[in-house]
Amino acid sequence: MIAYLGGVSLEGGASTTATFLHRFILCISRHPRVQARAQKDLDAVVGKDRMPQMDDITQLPYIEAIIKEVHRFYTTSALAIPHATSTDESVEGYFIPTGSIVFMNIFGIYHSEELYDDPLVFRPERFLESEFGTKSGADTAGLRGDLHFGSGRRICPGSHLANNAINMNALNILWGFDITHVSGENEGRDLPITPEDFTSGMAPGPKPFKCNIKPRSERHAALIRKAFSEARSIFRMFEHELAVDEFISAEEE
Ligand code: HEM
Repeated sequence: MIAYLGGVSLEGGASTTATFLHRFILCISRHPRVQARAQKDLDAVVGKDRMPQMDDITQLPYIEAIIKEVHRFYTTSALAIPHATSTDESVEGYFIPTGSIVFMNIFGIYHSEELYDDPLVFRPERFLESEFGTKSGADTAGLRGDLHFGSGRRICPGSHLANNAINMNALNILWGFDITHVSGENEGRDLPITPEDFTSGMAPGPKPFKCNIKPRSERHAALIRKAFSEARSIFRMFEHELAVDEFISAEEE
């Protein structure tokens, strides 16, 4: 049972968080204006003498807005996991008998023109303008800020872990690196959104794309190397067969 629970958590947690970060990096690489605003906030709150910590996110509403917009724009699990009705139900005149398979169309809700202005435009600012990023006058009854984790009794049990991992990664990536689209063009206009642009599965990620990722300065790079070195013993437990040691020994020379 313990192995089963561990396996389910690993399965449910690894690809979802990883593909979210792929989508996050894709969005950032195509939106230099968004990246610049996030880094300006990070410089004011965190500065350049330390790396971000978990609590910093509470003082960085624009970065929270970016994360929410990536969840909305690139819904991780478009239809969640199929549910089934345990009783006869009636919704807006439709009879749904016991045992019907029901999908939650999260992508549909997150891209509804009734709820969002320009839903196919990536614009984190919408989440600073209203609680759910919705347009003025939208009927938000029943809407939640975390629909991307599903609904009801089978809602994602890993949402808190996922939020912590995503927040920490987003803070570190934006604090430490400049990410640019390789062509340097098409700002904000070419985020792929059709299914053909994505891998298949429950949590599709973007197909391989090119971008440049460079430390923002030698000062940032030095602090990242130091943090990496300090985490060495933890990495060792999990990644002893990977090339981490080569990186560290090169670092120590
Ligand atoms: C970006 C991160 C994640 C997203 C967007 C996400 C999203 C979802 C969604 C939409 C569902 C289906 C809920 C429903 O049908 O109502 C789900 C289920 C599930 N998730 Fe996540 N998830 C994420 C991360 C994680 C993590 C980190 C873990 C565990 C460590 C996890 C474990 C699970 C499990 C075990 C289920 C099945 C729950 C059940 O059927 O009772 N997820 N997730």
